[in-house]
Amino acid sequence: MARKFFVGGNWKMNGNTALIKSLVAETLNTAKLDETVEVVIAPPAVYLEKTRATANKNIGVAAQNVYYKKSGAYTGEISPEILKDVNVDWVILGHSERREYFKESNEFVGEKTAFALENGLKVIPCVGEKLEHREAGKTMDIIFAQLKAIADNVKDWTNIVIAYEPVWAIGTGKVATPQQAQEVHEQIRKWLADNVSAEVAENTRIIYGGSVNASNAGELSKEKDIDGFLVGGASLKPDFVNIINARL
Ligand SMILES: O=C(CO)COP(=O)(O)O
Repeated sequence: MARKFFVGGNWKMNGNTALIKSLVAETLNTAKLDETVEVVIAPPAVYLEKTRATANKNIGVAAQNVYYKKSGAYTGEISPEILKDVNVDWVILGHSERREYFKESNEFVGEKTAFALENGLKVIPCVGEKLEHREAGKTMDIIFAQLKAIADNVKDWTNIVIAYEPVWAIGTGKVATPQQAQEVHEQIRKWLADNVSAEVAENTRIIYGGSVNASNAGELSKEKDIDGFLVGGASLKPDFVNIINARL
């Protein structure tokens, strides 16, 4: 089975109603988008409903986080059920910014991933090393520990898209070279084959994130284990269309 190329736009804590109009209604909805690409955009939580109502049906919408309880006294949190109630069917989990600023552990990310999947969401769990890990030769140890916490909790991998985001490449303009990214993606796929199953390794999309833009997306997309991108800064601009269409 060929893996469908995936391009996600993570707006992080950016955007407003004006951006939903200019970027979603006037740009993404009207542009000719590569039909072989699955496109998902992730605005801040309060804009999910409006984004979902605005975007064409072929564009998916993702939350940037979700909690692992069905409902209850968890002030400030959002459940999978609430997301589904507003027709949001994707969620990004374990982004490095959440791991860093909100102290999310590997285990917490693994448990939230499993709960979100079991409650009907599709999940983009993020993994990735910091510069100090890479320089110490620990890149894959860090990533395998992050993957293991996911694999320990998840039973069905059908609705997972793994995002590899080296922390040193996020928002820095320092993109991983296609070879650096490919090398990690290949090892993630091998880890899945060895620790989950050959089928999951073959079918799971592994996308790259970290300073992706319209100029570097084409080269990165040629690598055999790079199945798409998770784009931050450049997903807030009309150039996002050119990233989606980078393989045309
Ligand atoms: O963190 C990212 C996407 O989740 C990447 O961000 P940038 O594309 O801004 O580097």
